[in-house]
Amino acid sequence: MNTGTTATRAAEAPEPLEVDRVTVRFAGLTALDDVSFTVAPGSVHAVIGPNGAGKSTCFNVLSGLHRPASGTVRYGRQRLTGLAPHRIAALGIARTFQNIVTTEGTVGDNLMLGRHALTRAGFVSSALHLPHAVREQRAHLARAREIAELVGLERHFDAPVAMLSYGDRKRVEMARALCLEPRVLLLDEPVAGMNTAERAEAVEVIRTVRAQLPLSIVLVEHDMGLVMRLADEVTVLDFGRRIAHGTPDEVRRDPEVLRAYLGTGAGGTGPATPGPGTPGPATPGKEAA
Ligand SMILES: Nc1ncnc2c1ncn2[C@@H]1O[C@H](COP(=O)(O)OP(=O)(O)OP(=O)(O)O)[C@@H](O)[C@H]1O
Repeated sequence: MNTGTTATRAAEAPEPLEVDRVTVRFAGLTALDDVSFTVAPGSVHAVIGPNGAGKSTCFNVLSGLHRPASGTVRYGRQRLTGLAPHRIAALGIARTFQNIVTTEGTVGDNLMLGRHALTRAGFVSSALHLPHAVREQRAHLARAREIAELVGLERHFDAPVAMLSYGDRKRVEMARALCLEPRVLLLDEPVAGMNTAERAEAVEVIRTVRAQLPLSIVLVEHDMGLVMRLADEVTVLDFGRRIAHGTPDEVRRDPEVLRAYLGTGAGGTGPATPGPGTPGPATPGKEAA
């Protein structure tokens, strides 16, 4: 990698991402209530919970879309709370979105958009094709191709995104986020809407990314099979509160978690099913096919 910012970040190991006593309120509703957890460097950390538990709100706090009423989020020593989303992204925290799937341009165009924040040459030098701008552009293109290869999109690099399958378009989303050279990758329901084969491939892609790149991954996902197979640690939310935390094995046996998902036992107030459009097992004790 030849670009300054990229080269600098490539040398950095991920740091802990610390969510400390975060509360988010919408009018009268407390969407997140004093929630804390830490994403260990290099780990895969899943945030799960029934519908309305606060998972998306949590992601929106991490990426700067929501400002909490109280509590802080830190990446290493850097406080993220209160920073605009583009500042948080520039610090190496990149996210994908659950429902936004790119349809414009080629795969390469989209990946180069992901490189934009790392581009140092200004608009004028790029437009005038000045030598340093051309060199930088070439380096970005080469890196975008490497990332396409990492996620299995290399043969589609010059293809219009609109021609790709849904599963491949979701890969483009992930690859675009990876083009930022993130130290933390936030994946919002990475397999939502995918068929079984696409989901199995997505699991492999996430494993490859984790093995090959120096980053931590935080994912929100309803597919419990995926969570159980990929996550090192799981934080479980219900009605905005953290009800459990631990390894996949620990949380799948936790009575509070079973109660929240199945609505059984004391209280029995938790929603029983995962979100709409999210095929796959609902309960944390079951694996996806
Ligand atoms: N912008 C908003 N304004 C008002 N209420 C909101 C807003 N965003 C979320 N909420 C509410 O906050 C609570 C938590 O929502 P959130 O979307 O974070 O849950 P979730 O766990 O992601 O749910 P799902 O699995 O259904 O996506 C819900 O009661 C939701 O209706």
